[in-house]
Amino acid sequence: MRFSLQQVGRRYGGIAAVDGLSLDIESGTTTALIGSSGSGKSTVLRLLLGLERPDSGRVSVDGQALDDCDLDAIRHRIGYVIQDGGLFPHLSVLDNLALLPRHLGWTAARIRTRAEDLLARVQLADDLLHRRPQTLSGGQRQRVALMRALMLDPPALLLDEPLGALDPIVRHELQADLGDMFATLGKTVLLVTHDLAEAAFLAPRLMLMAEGRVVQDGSLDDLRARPASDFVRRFVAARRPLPEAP
Ligand SMILES: Nc1ncnc2c1ncn2[C@@H]1O[C@H](COP(=O)(O)OP(=O)(O)OP(=O)(O)O)[C@@H](O)[C@H]1O
Repeated sequence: MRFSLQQVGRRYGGIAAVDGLSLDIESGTTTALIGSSGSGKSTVLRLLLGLERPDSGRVSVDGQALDDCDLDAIRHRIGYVIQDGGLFPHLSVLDNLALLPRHLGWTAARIRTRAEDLLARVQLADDLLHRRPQTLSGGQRQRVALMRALMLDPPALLLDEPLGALDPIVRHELQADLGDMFATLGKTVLLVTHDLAEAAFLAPRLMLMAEGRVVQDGSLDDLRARPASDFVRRFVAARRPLPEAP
């Protein structure tokens, strides 16, 4: 699945969340969208899903303008995960996973089989299917959110800070699992994260955003060795190493 923004603008009141932005994401690639808070990363994902409409410019998926597409059909081909998972608290894990497939006419047996396959994929135990999301740990919830995003086996994943709320050990484990998943599933992945190390671990291509624009698009090496501006240099340098052991 290919995504493209051409000269896209989206304002909220006086603020340009996305400002004349152009970018292309090729099929089967993994790209990380990084940048400071408020730089427009989440808005890019929401534009690609048709959850926001651009004020100007063109958003297209597989070469077709989103305005001319059946948005439901597009959304069924994109797995979307947000920071807190967005699971419905009053539904069991299985019912959360079943919502969309049931709507599309899948049988209960097919839903169950797919859910069980995905449990193994995200390394969760079977008994979890009957629990409510609030009885799960943050890491388990995000694994379930990933399962939900994968239920229809979509060709693309848009992940908006999916690990942002997790403690460092769980985050570290899930980074490794996501890395395996991206490498084996062959999907088009666009991952939003604040964390440069996470971005570089998971994606060969980094797009650094500031004030609604991409200020640099390249590998970690490009950003480190050939920063396009002082902002890029400062963004890359803004990590504190642990103090030396005494
Ligand atoms: N629905 C909205 N109403 C008003 N302003 C909005 C809305 N959505 C986004 N914005 C503004 O647009 C700008 C970009 O927001 P966006 O959420 O895309 O940034 P971000 O890079 O994803 O930030 P963060 O990393 O904090 O999630 C911000 O200034 C934000 O306040």
